[in-house]
Amino acid sequence: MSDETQNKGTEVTEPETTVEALDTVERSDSVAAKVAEHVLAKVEPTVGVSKPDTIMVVDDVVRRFGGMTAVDVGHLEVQRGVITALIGPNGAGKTTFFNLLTGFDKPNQGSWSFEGRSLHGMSATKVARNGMVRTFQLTKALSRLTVLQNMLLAAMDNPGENLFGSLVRPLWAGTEKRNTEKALEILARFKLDTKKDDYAGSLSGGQRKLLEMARALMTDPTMIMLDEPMAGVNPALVQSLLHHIQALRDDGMTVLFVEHDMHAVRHISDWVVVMAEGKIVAEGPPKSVMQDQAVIDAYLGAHHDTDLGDDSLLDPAVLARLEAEEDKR
Ligand SMILES: Nc1ncnc2c1ncn2[C@@H]1O[C@H](COP(=O)(O)OP(=O)(O)OP(=O)(O)O)[C@@H](O)[C@H]1O
Repeated sequence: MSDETQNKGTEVTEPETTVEALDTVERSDSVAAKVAEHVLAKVEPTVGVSKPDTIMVVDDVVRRFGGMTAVDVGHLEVQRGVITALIGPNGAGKTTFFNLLTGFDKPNQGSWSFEGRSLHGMSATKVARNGMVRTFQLTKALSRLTVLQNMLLAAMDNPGENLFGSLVRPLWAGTEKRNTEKALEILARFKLDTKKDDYAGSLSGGQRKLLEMARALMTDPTMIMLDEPMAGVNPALVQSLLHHIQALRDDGMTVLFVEHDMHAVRHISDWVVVMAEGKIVAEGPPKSVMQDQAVIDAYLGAHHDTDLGDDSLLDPAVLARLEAEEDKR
């Protein structure tokens, strides 16, 4: 039985649903959170708006699959040191866009830069070496390795991964010792140190997500990209996961995460970018984005049963419209 399952039921206050869990997540009151809020409050919430300190800039990125345009992003700037959520209904193009930015897919046209350096045509490994790293779901192969082995494999300077390195054993041994110390430190941060010798495949859904994040930190990234970090996570671990994401920002990293559930983003993100049908249709602080007509239309158009999040964040006119739509069905 997983820890999550064991915990369930023993605490009366434990959330039953992810939404319930999210409702109790408090926004970090760290200096970084306050600075992010203060700086972004001065940015106009309009698509393509300039940011005061950009870490990534995207221009005219288009990706087509046959006759279908999956991504068509004109201009996007990502602010350094804040948590940006990339949201949108199913099929909006989020994953495709994410794969393009991280070098896992190639666009038909467009350019984008990270820290002022063009990433066009750069391999995923090179993108990671430049300080932008994405999390990966645990593959079957990685599930058969222990938690610690997963961490060591993620270390960028692990010469044991290549033949030459394994031949110069004394050099490798020194690096491995340093990497092991680093891995154990990071695992302790995620409360996974006691699981270091367990097979990664034996971890619960939430613990896997934490390991994915922990692995990414082995490369000391400047920017960390998370793909649906809350997907498949037990409500009992959602709060802890969100606290960890905020802690990344509080430690000075830039975070960009993809999510389709609005509930998940409003509590922790500093800035929200909304995609629909391949295009960015809105961007702004979570509160204003949820009241944006284009966002409501995008979600309603794609998914009539989508819950937009906390009703109290919607103004009465929007609520009345949603109720009218509901009545019509
Ligand atoms: N390799 C591919 N070949 C053909 N079509 C694709 C491919 N990858 C994505 N698409 C299409 O591109 C569109 C955008 O898909 P994408 O997965 O990027 O959306 P998404 O916003 O991430 O959706 P979800 O939230 O469901 O993951 C969809 O219509 C999808 O079917």
